[in-house]
Amino acid sequence: MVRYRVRGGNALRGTAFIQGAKNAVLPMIGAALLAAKGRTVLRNVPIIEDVRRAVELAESIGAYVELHESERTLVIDASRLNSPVLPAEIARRFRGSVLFTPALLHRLGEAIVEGVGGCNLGSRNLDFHYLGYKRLGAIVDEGETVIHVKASGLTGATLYLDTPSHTGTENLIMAAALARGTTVIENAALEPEVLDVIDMLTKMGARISGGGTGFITVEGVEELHAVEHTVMPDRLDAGVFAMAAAITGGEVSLVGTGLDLGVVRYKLEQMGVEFHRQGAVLHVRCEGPLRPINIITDTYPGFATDLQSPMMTVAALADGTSYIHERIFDGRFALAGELNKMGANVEVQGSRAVVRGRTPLTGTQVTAHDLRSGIALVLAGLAAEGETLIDSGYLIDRGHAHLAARMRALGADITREISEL
Ligand SMILES: CC(=O)N[C@H]1[C@@H](OP(=O)(O)OP(=O)(O)OC[C@H]2O[C@@H](n3ccc(=O)[nH]c3=O)[C@H](O)[C@@H]2O)O[C@H](CO)[C@@H](O)[C@@H]1O
Ligand SMILES: C=C(OP(=O)(O)O)C(=O)O
Repeated sequence: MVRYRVRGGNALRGTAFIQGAKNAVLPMIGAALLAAKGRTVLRNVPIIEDVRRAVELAESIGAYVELHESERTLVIDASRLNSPVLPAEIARRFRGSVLFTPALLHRLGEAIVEGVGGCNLGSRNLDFHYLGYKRLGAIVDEGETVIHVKASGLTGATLYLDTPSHTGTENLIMAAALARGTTVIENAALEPEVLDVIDMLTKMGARISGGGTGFITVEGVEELHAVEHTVMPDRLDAGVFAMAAAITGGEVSLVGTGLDLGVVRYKLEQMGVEFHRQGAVLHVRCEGPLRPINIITDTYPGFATDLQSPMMTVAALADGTSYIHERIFDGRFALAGELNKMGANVEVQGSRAVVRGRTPLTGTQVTAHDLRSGIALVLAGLAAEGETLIDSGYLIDRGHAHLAARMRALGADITREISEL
């Protein structure tokens, strides 16, 4: 069992190195499996547990994979895929497993999905994925636990997503990339990670237009080839380090962000956090007290739901009442109870939370219920008095690489411990 131990009170100062994006690298591993020949190289790979699971899953279906950890590089050779089964014991441990289906359909004519994991956030449907495959000509047999998708060649069609699903858009683009003819995906996701995946697929030979507009057109091609691609920075990791600087009254330079933090930056600025970009480096600091905030989560370019929990911790440390409206997932407030154990005053009413700050936080034993509630508790621990123990730390490791080491380099008192169950 992985546990994080945090002793609060230190202001974070120094340079934080931002990892590559989890939500870009996972679909890219899925995309690499579409190439029937050659070796794909992915650079700036975050060394997180979800990537380790993706490597195991790729190997289980016959891919040859090298994970060079210190070089943050993956080499993937998918020329010998030999099994359509995404086995439950690996696939149920992370959400990204769903992104292997298009490659199996194209390469082996079927995919047997024994389960899909990911954070427990309430309902996480996959109907857009399966309806889309059906529209492209696949047969989808949805059993109680196992889903069997079969296709002897897909054909382009017009697809519509009720809401712009992130992995749904990526999966349907990958399915369409090697289909016969033209596919149009309406109400497609606009997230930067989706655009990075489109960039990689385009290098591989795919013909995709309209990325970032909500209407994507894919002209199917005969084959895709192996390429080298550098994974974009993780804007969620960057957001967390910016918040860590803010709540400890510190000053941190973010290296490797490459992109603007968008609405997260504006919201933190409204709270009193200062940002200053110097070329490729983004400086973050906060001296005065934090002001309260209202946030409404939304698909890009709205406020990312994955930063809603970390922001709840920041709100608990602000002087006044903050309001949070979660619009993407129907069960993403598991943090509230844990934060209240530390002295926060968070009241949840359906999809809304009211955070009454500032209440002093005191370290205690708490549990990560999902990746982002886990990292939000790490933030709370950094600002709390005394020692905070965060159980189920594996969930944090799913999405943040070398977290304790990167925070210790900034002066945080944090250790990652492994104990017997
Ligand atoms: C690996 C990965 O990239 N994970 C991200 C991805 O998850 P993921 O791609 O699973 O999230 P989606 O965008 O698909 O889901 C958003 C909402 O749409 C609903 N929905 C989705 C698909 C579908 O077929 N039917 C349906 O109803 C879901 O129940 C959910 O309420 O986007 C989420 C929303 O930004 C992020 O929190 C996750 O970090
Ligand atoms: C919800 C998340 O991830 P996943 O979709 O991989 O469960 C997340 O990264 O916060």
